Amino acid sequence: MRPNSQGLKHKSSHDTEREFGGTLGAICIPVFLPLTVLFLISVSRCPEASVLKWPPSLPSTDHLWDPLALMVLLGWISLHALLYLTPVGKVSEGLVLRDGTRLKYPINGFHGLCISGVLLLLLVGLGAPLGYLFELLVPLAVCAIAVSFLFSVYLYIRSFCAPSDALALGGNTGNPLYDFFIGRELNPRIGNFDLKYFCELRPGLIGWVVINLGMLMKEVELRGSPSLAMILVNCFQLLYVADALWNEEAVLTTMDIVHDGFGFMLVFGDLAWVPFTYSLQAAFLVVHPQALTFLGMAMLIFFPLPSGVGYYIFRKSNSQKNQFRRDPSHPSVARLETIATATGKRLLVSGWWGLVRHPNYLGDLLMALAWSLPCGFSHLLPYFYVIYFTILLIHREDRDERQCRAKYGLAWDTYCRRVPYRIFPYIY
Ligand SMILES: NC(=O)C1=CN([C@@H]2O[C@H](COP(=O)(O)OP(=O)(O)OC[C@H]3O[C@@H](n4cnc5c(N)ncnc54)[C@H](OP(=O)(O)O)[C@@H]3O)[C@@H](O)[C@H]2O)C=CC1
Ligand SMILES: CC(C)=CCC[C@@H](C)[C@H]1CC=C2C3=C(CC[C@@]21C)[C@@]1(C)CC[C@H](O)C(C)(C)[C@@H]1CC3
Repeated sequence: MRPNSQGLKHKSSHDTEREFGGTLGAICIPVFLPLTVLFLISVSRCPEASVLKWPPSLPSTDHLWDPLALMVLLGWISLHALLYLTPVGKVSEGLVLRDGTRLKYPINGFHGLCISGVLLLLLVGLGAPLGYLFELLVPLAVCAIAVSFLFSVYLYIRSFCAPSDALALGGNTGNPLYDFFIGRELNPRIGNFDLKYFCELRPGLIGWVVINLGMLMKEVELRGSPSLAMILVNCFQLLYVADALWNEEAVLTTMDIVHDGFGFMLVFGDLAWVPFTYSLQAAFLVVHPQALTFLGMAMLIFFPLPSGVGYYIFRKSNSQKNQFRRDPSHPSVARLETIATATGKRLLVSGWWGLVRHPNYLGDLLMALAWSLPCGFSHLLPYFYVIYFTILLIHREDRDERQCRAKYGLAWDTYCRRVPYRIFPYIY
């Protein structure tokens, strides 16, 4: 054990527990998840197919590759890299690193969203067939998967030139497969360009709303106007993405930025998984129009409720923790009850973080459920997101719990006794 600049003790990277099933997970996940993306897209566009069909349908090989898809993808990533470098908006500091320094990050993601929105509207105005994204979805996903693999190899190789303080604590086990998967370097940068922060919020997240819009345009091409279900799915998911970019600074205190290395899992998650699986509801609606039955209408009326409540809990709790970690004396958090930890940091035990130990996950899950409801109950596919997300967040909560127990020891146990439920009050 060696003390860091704040006097805290960290385990050396080589002793850290392996996550995601260790080496086996690191071999299976990069094979299985890209196939899952392609499988889900093909299910979403097959009118009769059932998710439970065996053998599963995968796109035929002649539909996998289209040079236009590669051009669109690289053009999109380059546009966002340029927008990232544009000197607009403020520059914010991340949390203190192990060497005592803080990195600087541009807070201009929302500008990026607005500018790409204007560019897209111009393109549509000029007659660009945005609905063609529906046909291009599979080759685009294939290119995003290929780019994720290549980029992760680059990140793995360059991590050997990084100083040891710049390595993530969990990603330096010496097992090449596992380290490639989990990520060795914490904040890989080219000059001031932070690769992890860039990928987390820009090309994939904004790409998701563009794909949604493409699906809406495809519906217009096919049926003359967009359906209510499609409009609702587009609006709420756009709100989620716009919110993430409006509150971009808050991402600097999330687990991914503070703790996790940048390896295949996050690269693939950011560039391929988010845009192509989070847009499945919109893709599904293109081929499975929802007739407005009585139940459907009741759902659509009910729809904004879990969505709005979920959004409120998600936003308020994330902002409260972010504000508290940045400035505990700020009037909005100064009066909340806290407990001290041996590290000098305090833990909130009242307010949102006194309700359950992860109120932000609770809000996010409520929103996820709400997004599926407009797609009806005829098919399991629109519910894929909420099922996957529940598993992801329960697993993530468990990882965070272990990290917090290692960081805060007895104080964390006290917190758990004061706030016994993890995500769902009185249930879990
Ligand atoms: N849409 C998607 O696909 C996904 C969305 N998300 C969302 O991202 C958001 C961020 O999630 P994530 O990064 O997982 O985790 P959190 O933002 O919840 O961060 C967890 C950290 O918060 C700090 N913390 C925990 N409890 C307390 C407390 N009582 N008082 C003060 N600080 C506390 C600890 O860090 P420390 O004490 O070191 O500051 C802990 O490690 C969530 O809203 C989640 O729903 C996440 C994953 C996927
Ligand atoms: C199955 C697989 C490959 C999982 C990788 C996990 C990633 C998909 C997610 C890990 C954390 C994420 C976050 C967001 C998107 C999904 C990933 C990358 C996020 C950017 C979504 C918008 C939110 O407002 C957020 C900024 C809080 C959030 C941060 C975490």
